[in-house]
Amino acid sequence: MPDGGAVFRGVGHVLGDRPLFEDVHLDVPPGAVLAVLGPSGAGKSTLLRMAAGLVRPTTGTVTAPRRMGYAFAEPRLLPWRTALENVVFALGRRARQPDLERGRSLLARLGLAGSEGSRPAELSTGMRQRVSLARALMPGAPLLVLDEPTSALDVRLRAEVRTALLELSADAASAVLWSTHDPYEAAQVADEVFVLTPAASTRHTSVPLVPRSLRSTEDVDAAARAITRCLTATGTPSPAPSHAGPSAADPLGDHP
Ligand SMILES: Nc1ncnc2c1ncn2[C@@H]1O[C@H](COP(=O)(O)OP(=O)(O)OP(=O)(O)O)[C@@H](O)[C@H]1O
Repeated sequence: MPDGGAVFRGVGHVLGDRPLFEDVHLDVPPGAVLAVLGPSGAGKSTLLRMAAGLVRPTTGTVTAPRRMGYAFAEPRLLPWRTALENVVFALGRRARQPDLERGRSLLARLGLAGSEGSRPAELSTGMRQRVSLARALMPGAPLLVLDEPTSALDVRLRAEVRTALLELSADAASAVLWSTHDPYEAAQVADEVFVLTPAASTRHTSVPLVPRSLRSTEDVDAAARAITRCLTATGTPSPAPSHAGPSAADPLGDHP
């Protein structure tokens, strides 16, 4: 395995006698963002957990670096520690002054300047989610796993946090696994999109994207529509359209 990145080879998972997904092949190299989408219960979190070794695949192999930052779908903060203490806790050692400064800077970057000394019970749900994201970013690890990282945020914060996550993970050249229910978010942040398709099928598909550095607003809209079609299809993948049409890629109704 190269230093960084995650590789899935022929990965499948069976729950009881029900296959959740099968034959998943993915490469997430250092610096790349893979967005994972699918309806509730399709197995997004399961797939992410496999990268951390928290779930063993029924078939196939997952190779990932040992050092990683992981933001679970629920924040899982230590209630007796402050926001800053929760963030630096990710280092697994006694925090030194530069660690505290980095922790403060990450919290500030995620809009939490001034909340460093607050305990989780004193924070809103969205604030707790951002503390958990700062904790995942703290080690600057080669792999960053983000399970629905903006689900508890309002529209403005979602946009800001997305940008911060992309910049901070790029600084560390992390490979990023990012699950979301939002096709528009995936179309914005991802280098590759992986869709676990609806329940009765174990199919999955990738959605082609224009390279992120060249992606226009119209490309984002078009990709989001293609992702939405994959999510609502009965299993047949749709290619990404090459041009923008009327915007229909806003299932949450919260994008401009
Ligand atoms: N610890 C577990 N034991 C048994 N089944 C589990 C466990 N965790 C998840 N599952 C089952 O695995 C399936 C996939 O769950 P998973 O959380 O991966 O889906 P998801 O796509 O992330 O869903 P959501 O969008 O609702 O978060 C579901 O049917 C769920 O009930």
